[in-house]
Amino acid sequence: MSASRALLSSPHGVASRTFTRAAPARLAAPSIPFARSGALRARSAILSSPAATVPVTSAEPKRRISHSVSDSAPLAKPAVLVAEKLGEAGLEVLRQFADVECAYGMSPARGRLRVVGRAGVGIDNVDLQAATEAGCLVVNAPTANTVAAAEHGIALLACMARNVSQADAALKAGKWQRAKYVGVSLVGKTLAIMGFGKVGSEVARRAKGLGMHVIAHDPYAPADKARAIGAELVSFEEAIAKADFISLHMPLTPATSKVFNDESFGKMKTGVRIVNVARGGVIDEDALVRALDSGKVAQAALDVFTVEPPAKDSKLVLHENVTVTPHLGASTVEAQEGVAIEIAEAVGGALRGELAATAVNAPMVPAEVMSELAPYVSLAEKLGRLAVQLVAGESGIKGVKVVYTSARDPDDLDTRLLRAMVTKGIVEPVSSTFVNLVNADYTAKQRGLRIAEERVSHDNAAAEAPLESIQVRLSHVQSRFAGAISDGGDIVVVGRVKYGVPHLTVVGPYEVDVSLEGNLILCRQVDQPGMIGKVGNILGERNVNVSFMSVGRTSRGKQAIMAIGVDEEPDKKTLEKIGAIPAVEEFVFLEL
Ligand SMILES: NC(=O)C1=CN([C@@H]2O[C@H](COP(=O)(O)OP(=O)(O)OC[C@H]3O[C@@H](n4cnc5c(N)ncnc54)[C@H](O)[C@@H]3O)[C@@H](O)[C@H]2O)C=CC1
Ligand SMILES: O=C(O)C(=O)COP(=O)(O)O
Repeated sequence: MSASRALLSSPHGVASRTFTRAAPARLAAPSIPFARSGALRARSAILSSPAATVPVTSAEPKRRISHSVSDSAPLAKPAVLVAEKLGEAGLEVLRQFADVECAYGMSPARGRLRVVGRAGVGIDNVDLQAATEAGCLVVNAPTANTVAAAEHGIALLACMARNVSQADAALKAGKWQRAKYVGVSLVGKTLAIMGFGKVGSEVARRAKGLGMHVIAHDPYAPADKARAIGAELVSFEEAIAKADFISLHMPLTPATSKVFNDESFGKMKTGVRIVNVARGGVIDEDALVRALDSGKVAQAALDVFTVEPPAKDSKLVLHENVTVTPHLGASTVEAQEGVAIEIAEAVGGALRGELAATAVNAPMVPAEVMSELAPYVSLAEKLGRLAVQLVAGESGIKGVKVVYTSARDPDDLDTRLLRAMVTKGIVEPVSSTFVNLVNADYTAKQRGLRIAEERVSHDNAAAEAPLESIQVRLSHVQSRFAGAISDGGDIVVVGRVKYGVPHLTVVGPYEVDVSLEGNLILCRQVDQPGMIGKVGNILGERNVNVSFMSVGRTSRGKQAIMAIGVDEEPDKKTLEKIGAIPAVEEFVFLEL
């Protein structure tokens, strides 16, 4: 067994962090050096990988946590290095399945990582591309701090409107300034929520309770969700032009970087008030200082900054009309505990090979869909493995076609997972590349594998299963088992899930039915009595347990194939004996 490692880190002020790829080890993961120079507090990220080492370098390490895992003996627990502080509840979860070491304030570290866990929402400190290329899964904890962030947004909104922090500081300095700190009311004012995701929608809900008129801008949010909360989705221009208050809840992406700049401030109402608990980088901070100085923006309340912590002499932080907190959005006892557990469980699941619902760089599939698709995921991989083992010759595989037959509306079937698993099945048996959901598409592209997909409607309204069958077709290749070649000259295998177990149901032109467990012997022979007995005897004599056996033929007395599932791998002699049966024309042993 290979070693497992994991690393946790948190996101703030780490946009400049880079992952550098180390020379990939054979059959191994890339390595991720995780460098940080000022590790303070943080939320989490976990990396673990047997197959790759991904270097993670942090040029600007501020607050974060990292956990990493080191090599372990066969069957040993994975090792998790917690590089930044994580809640005790999360550590307890990690200790149940891993050897956990807490080492805060680490200098650059390297490890062969399988998973990076980030104990929070923002993953802007993770170089997703490097991790993806390395096949390193990145998971986050996207839900446990939502309410905390929303509550902090509301706290800042109210504090700002009523000058709470300024008045507090003045009073502590001995100044009783009632006239100076007259505030503005929230009721009846228009609040524009920019980014109507988890946090934004919770802020909207609460602002409605405060009697505010809520509008929202989010190009990707469903209008009905906004309507249900009583918020109207509008364009960016309309949102910023109509708002008395603007609250930012979008992620930091190339598209949102500095979208609040001189130009957009210019389009706002004079006297607008802005709250930011999302990411500092969505605001051009110099432009905000100018807008505050000119009075265009009356006040700002900021929890996040482009660089964290901001410079001590930051004009923005020191501005009289600005209220600041040091990235406290997720900092409640409840959220920290929730996030620690959420990320520890996500990392544990990922290390056990479960499909991660919170994967950031792999197909995101809701948990219900995932459990429904699980046997098909296994089927897809096994069909890929089978198909590639049937290939002969040097021509290489170029075109792969995957056909999904389903009674469901094609739009209801998200095939990214299945496609990734077919790729894994096709690539892994014939290469030293470690393929997972994260790097499957990338790997296919690198290897020049064109994977086409087709969905075929199967008119069976009563069908409850998400899929009737999956066909994997390798175009224009030679096979070492001629029986697997369909009429069109392609290698074709088809499978379906029966009682939750993947089955092989078609090989080339032959229908069979054999459960895809253990290993498989395919045998082509002349259709005649006694064949099953002969082969069964040979295997029995050699103590090879047959788990399934199925015969398919094109027509009586012509050719037939036998598909035999075996628990153990028969030795060479046994296979030769099968091949020596006079009616057997060809046979092949396949590992599933
Ligand atoms: N201050 C803090 O401690 C915390 C900060 N955050 C930050 O808050 C932000 C939101 O977090 P969640 O609501 O959990 O994320 P989310 O992913 O649920 O919501 C983000 C929303 O922004 C939308 N969006 C994307 N591009 C946009 C654009 N160009 N314009 C408008 N909307 C756009 C998305 O469609 C999505 O609905 C993130 O940046 C996250 O890192 C989250 C938790 C705590
Ligand atoms: O989850 C997020 O994106 C946050 O900003 C929370 O950050 P933190 O976990 O407090 O370092």
